[in-house]
Amino acid sequence: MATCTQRKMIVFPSKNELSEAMAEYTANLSAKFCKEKGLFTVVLSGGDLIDWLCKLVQPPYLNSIEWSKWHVFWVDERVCSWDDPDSNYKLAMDGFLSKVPIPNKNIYAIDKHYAVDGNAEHCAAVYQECLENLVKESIIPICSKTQYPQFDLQLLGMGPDGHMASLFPGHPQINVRDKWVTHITDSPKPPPRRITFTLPVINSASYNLMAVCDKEQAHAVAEIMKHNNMSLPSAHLSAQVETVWYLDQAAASML
Ligand SMILES: O=C(O)[C@H](O)[C@@H](O)[C@H](O)[C@H](O)COP(=O)(O)O
Repeated sequence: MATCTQRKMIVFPSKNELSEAMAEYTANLSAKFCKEKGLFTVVLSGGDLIDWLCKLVQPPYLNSIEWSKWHVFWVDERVCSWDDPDSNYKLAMDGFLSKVPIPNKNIYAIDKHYAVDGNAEHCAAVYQECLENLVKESIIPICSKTQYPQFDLQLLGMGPDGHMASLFPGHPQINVRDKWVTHITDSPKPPPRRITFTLPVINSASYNLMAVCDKEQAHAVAEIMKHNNMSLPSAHLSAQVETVWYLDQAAASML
């Protein structure tokens, strides 16, 4: 897929500064979209990212963000119960969402019952149906350029193998274009069963922020930034308005 926007990269001295900047970036976009459209659609991933969102639940953001206008989604989710330690929903709830007044009805988790059944394909179809309904309700627009749903901001992380969401190198999900949400049953990162947005949906977002810390990711960061190694799924990340990579020193150490 062609890169729609230039990739911007900022290296921060530490995770703390990266966290600060991520909170400011998110808060600014929240203010912009709440003013323009009366709501803000935010897509979360799992992993360490949730820890780095800690600044958002502190002053000045805690009381200045219009939380009631947020609509929250997951770019990928593990197919397990909501209270399973593997659940990205649980991770975000415990570390972030339970601390801010976002209406429960605006938090779009994987279907509770189907997730327990463990049928990843069905969970993906049901999550896509949820998105389709929100398109009908005009909560999520369709991107006029790509014809896929267009979220305002996605906050993403990357694994040491260069995966983003649950799009893993050497796995076919990266090529899926006829769905908005697909599934995987043999994820190399446990747990094996997951659902994930497809690449065209990820790249239809207005803003994509990829946050990467630690030296385990340094090699993949260098492969993408220096060698444009397109076998790594994260190398395909783009956005309709802006794609930013926030790195700490360790993640940038091989650049
Ligand atoms: O469900 C997941 O596993 C995540 O959504 C995943 O895509 C994550 O963002 C990266 O693997 C980075 O994870 P870490 O921040 O834990 O390295």
